Amino acid sequence: MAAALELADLSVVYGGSNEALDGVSLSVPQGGFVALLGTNGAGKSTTLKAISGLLRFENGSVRRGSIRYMGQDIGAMPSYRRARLGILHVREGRCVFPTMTVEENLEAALFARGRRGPAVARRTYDEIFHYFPPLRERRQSSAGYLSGGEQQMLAIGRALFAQPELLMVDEASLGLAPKIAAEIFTILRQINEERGLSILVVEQNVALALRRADYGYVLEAGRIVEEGSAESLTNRESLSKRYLGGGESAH
Ligand SMILES: Nc1ncnc2c1ncn2[C@@H]1O[C@H](COP(=O)(O)OP(=O)(O)OP(=O)(O)O)[C@@H](O)[C@H]1O
Repeated sequence: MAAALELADLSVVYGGSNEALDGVSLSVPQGGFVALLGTNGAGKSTTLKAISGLLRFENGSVRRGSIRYMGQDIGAMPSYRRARLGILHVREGRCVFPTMTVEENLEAALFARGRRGPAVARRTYDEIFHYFPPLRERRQSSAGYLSGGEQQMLAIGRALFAQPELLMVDEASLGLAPKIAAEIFTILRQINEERGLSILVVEQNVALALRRADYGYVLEAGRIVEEGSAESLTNRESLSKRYLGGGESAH
């Protein structure tokens, strides 16, 4: 399958010298579901910020390598233009507007694709509520009063409302009960299959992500150290020992 996104030899620094990524190469096929895995500080969020263009707001910059989306080099493009191309980034921490209602939060997403950008047919609320039924009952509630799981659903639903072509989700499971986190990953998979949407998730919960993704990359200290199909990674001994609770240390 052709690549929607391709990173080649990407190196990123913060503040001019603090290296966070060192030669990262990865690709997300069109309609693929890819997981970027690793522990705290490995560089996962930095990778997503480099792709969406948010790096420059944190004094980060690409030192080497390229970021191509649908064959086009987007590395120098401002973040709003990347969003207009359909690259939407759900940042870590359930970023919703707490004083706005669920519906108002969804509407806010339309700005991401730009009023003067390519004509984007609006998603209806019903399309979003189809994937996230709890939001339907809370549609007039302030987002600040939603549960953690509902806020994460709203953050993802809002990105979906803007008709993304590549959806990137940073740590969807963070701070959520295992059952809710699993539910969110099931929904992401459903969206991927039904909409043909390309998805790149960043996740510390390796087992959870590999249950739903097609392919995974493992990042350590800014470098990709393992990659493979979700099935092969799940069965790989090196990974099982470090991330999946297998191996001698788990006994
Ligand atoms: N805004 C920033 N300014 C300076 N250094 C940063 C900044 N953001 C991240 N870093 C550094 O870059 C490295 C990678 O961080 P990053 O947040 O990408 O890791 P991560 O894998 O997403 O971890 P986490 O799960 O904790 O978010 C770390 O050493 C971190 O301290």
